[in-house]
Amino acid sequence: MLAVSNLTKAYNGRTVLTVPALTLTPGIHYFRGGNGSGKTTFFRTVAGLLPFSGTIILDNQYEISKDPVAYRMRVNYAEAEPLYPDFLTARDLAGFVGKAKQAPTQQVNRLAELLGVDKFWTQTTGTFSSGMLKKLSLLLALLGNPRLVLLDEPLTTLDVATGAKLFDYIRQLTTDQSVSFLLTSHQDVSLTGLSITRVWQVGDGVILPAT
Ligand SMILES: Nc1ncnc2c1ncn2[C@@H]1O[C@H](COP(=O)(O)OP(=O)(O)OP(=O)(O)O)[C@@H](O)[C@H]1O
Repeated sequence: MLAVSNLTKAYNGRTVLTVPALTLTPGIHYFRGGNGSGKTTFFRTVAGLLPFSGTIILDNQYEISKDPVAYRMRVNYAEAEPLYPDFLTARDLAGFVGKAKQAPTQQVNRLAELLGVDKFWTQTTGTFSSGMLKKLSLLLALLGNPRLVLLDEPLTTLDVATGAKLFDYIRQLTTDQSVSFLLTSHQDVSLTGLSITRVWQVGDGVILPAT
């Protein structure tokens, strides 16, 4: 599903992540590691948000640098700590991202209802609690027809009832539509009830299969 090779990511000349070769099979992959180990850097790089050196190919077809538009249409990402321009509403952002991701008709409304974002649909994000921001970011990451969705700390600040709905929906997407997911969490990932395809350990600037 995702093939990473010769990846090096540096900030201001300091290399924080080196991934010589990593192949992720379809399914749900859990990346764990301590603070500052490189999980968010890896996710943001795979999401196409950070410059890096190396190659990332989705589904043997879409190379992140050569086919950036086709790649990004298929890879969605929810930040660990989402931040949006504070004058925009949930409806503004969902409308904008839904259009960019060519979201099917009614998908935005269905997801807003599922995640409870409909309850603060026309409120500006500057007035949101951290859980409301999290719900909105998860909604945005599920729009369109992604092949791969990266969820950085989806459990943080999310209420238990919404978490259960989210993880049911993820289970449905993986089984019915073969969508793959990459997750990070400092919390017990078994709380999601998802069957994890593979666990990866991020540390010392490298990513290795967890033992
Ligand atoms: N914008 C940045 N500029 C410079 N260094 C950065 C930047 N972002 C992250 N780093 C560094 O990269 C390394 C990895 O950070 P990253 O945010 O990827 O870790 P993480 O595993 O997601 O941590 P956490 O679990 O605390 O969220 C850290 O040493 C951090 O200081």
